Amino acid sequence: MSNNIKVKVKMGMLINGEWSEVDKTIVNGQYVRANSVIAQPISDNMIQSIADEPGRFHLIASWSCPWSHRTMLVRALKGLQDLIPLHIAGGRRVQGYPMDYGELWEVPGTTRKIVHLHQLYCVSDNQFSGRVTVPVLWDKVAKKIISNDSQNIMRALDRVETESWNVTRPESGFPATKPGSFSPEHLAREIETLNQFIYLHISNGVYQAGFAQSQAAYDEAIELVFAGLEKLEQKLAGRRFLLGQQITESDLQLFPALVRFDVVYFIHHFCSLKRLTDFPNLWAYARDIYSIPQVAQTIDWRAIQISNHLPKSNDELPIIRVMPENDWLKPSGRERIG
Ligand SMILES: N[C@@H](CCC(=O)N[C@@H](CS)C(=O)NCC(=O)O)C(=O)O
Repeated sequence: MSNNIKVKVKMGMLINGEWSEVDKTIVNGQYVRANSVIAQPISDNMIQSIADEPGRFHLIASWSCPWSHRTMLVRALKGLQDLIPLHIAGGRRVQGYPMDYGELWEVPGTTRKIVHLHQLYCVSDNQFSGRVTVPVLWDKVAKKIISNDSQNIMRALDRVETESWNVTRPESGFPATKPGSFSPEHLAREIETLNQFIYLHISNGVYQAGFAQSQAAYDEAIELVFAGLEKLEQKLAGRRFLLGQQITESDLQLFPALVRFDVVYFIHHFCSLKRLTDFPNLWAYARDIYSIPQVAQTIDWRAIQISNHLPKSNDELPIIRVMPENDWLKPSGRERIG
């Protein structure tokens, strides 16, 4: 196939600090996710400062975004809400994500008021080139984006040491008693392998299906997604969480995709061979994680649903398609699994 670039979902990006409507995400019919640009691991000093200087670091995230959701989960489960304020990017996309639903939003640590997320990237670096994505960890003292990589942000938040661990249900498999407990040293290799599997088959796979511009690219993506779900379904037959009795980073990377599967990926990304509720183990596992009180606080169902229905102009009203309701509150019964 020639270099035939056809773009269905135009996203736009920054080039040398200027917003441009070019879209470089589709290559030969296939969606190619750009790597995070500000992706160096967050230093130990910085992690220490998160604990020592409440309110210095701000998390900018979107309710609809699964990558943001991962970081919101760690923030909530670790009880870091008072240390790291949360700001929501969301609303109708005009030049990418708006901040605060298109209202003027003051950049923490400055008097600058902005409308678009890309303006925050330019406050950080006025020559920034790359995709303008959420989540973002913002340092109001340095007036810089510390990271726009969800995995690095998750890891940094997991390692923050505070005295106020927010453990309300230790029996929930939620081991937040020590820094780094979502990726314990002895499981590091398995977590890395599993994270890559989840990314390839599920978290990124669903985007490859949804954004595919050719039958071949779509077929390949669907195969990846459902082979991945089947494998995870089997894995969860004999164990409560992906790596045993304790929730790890891998569970927190998978969960946001499961939350969105039936209401977003099944309908809008054409991942319609099966629903989440057709996988008994995965569905019960997702409800088990959902039953931890802090987890439900990280989900805004309406924002997740509406994000794919946002109209192009202010005068149109979105028409929201409905699905049979999934009963997320039904007890999972998985505490008994060893
Ligand atoms: N590598 C990033 C990916 C984040 C990402 O793709 N976020 C989406 C929202 S769900 C986004 O901001 N997309 C805008 C774009 O690509 O222009 C991460 O893991 O943090």
